[in-house]
Amino acid sequence: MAVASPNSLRVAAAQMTSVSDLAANFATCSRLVKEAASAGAKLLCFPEAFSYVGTKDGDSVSVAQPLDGPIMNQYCSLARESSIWLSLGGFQEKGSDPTHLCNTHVIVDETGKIRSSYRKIHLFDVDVPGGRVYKESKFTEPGKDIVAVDSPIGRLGLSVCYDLRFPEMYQLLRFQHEAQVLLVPSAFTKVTGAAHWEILLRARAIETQCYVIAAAQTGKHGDKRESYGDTLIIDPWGTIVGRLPDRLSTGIVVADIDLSLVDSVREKMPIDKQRMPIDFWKAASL
Ligand SMILES: O=C(O)CNC(=O)[C@H](CS)NC(=O)CCC(=O)C(=O)O
Repeated sequence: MAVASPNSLRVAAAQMTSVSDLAANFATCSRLVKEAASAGAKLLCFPEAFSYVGTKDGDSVSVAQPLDGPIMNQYCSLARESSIWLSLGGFQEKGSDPTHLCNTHVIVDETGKIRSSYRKIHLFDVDVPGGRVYKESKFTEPGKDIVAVDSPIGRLGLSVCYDLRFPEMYQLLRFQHEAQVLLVPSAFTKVTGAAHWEILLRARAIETQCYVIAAAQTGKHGDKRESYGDTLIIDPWGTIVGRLPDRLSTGIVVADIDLSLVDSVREKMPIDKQRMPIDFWKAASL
């Protein structure tokens, strides 16, 4: 078993190709949890839609369950059995009416208890150039709250996939909610991922001076959908410290997080003190 050095906190991020079969995806996740635990990771992050990817738009509404339902309970047991924290990004949570779900990022601790959950705020209603048209809002209700939560690897700022394109949310996670590690579980499209994925993630890490952990779906989910992959772990200076390239399908990548690097980057480049208050910009734009 690998042993992490004394100051560092070992984390893992998973890459997988989820399909429209809850049991098959659970078996994959279960294997990856065991791998991460034996590598000494304290937290394993899964990608958006880890437990289910439908074959057509809106399919996932039919598998939506509340957070205290049997599917999430199973994943909580995995955390408890391997004594590891889990980031379960993009769970199909039952919505407030039968035609909608919430795309919910759930944080489970090593005893299997749900510590926090965040509902995706920015929905992917996009006509992908050279790709297809997505309309996530047709079957998803957006969240309203920004969420950060303490964990053994620092204060986690929660988000999901398309949120990545809206930097003001990450500014709030860093400067109002004091996040140290940003989690961005994703299922990026092949086209947009190739153009934007790495550069957006590194930009978020640099401008917030946070670690970023971005677990990704990869490969073909049936014959309609294909995800970009390239799971990344990035440090607060913007350096990539862990990567699972797109050509590698299912697996985990492990990295050691050092929170003193967060402190030293922030101390040497004190953007928290140098940035202008929102009132300055309101006046400046008159
Ligand atoms: O619905 C599911 O099964 C899982 N969810 C997704 O695939 C979501 C909503 S359709 N995808 C994205 O947000 C892609 C973002 C993206 O690719 C970009 O910002 O470029």
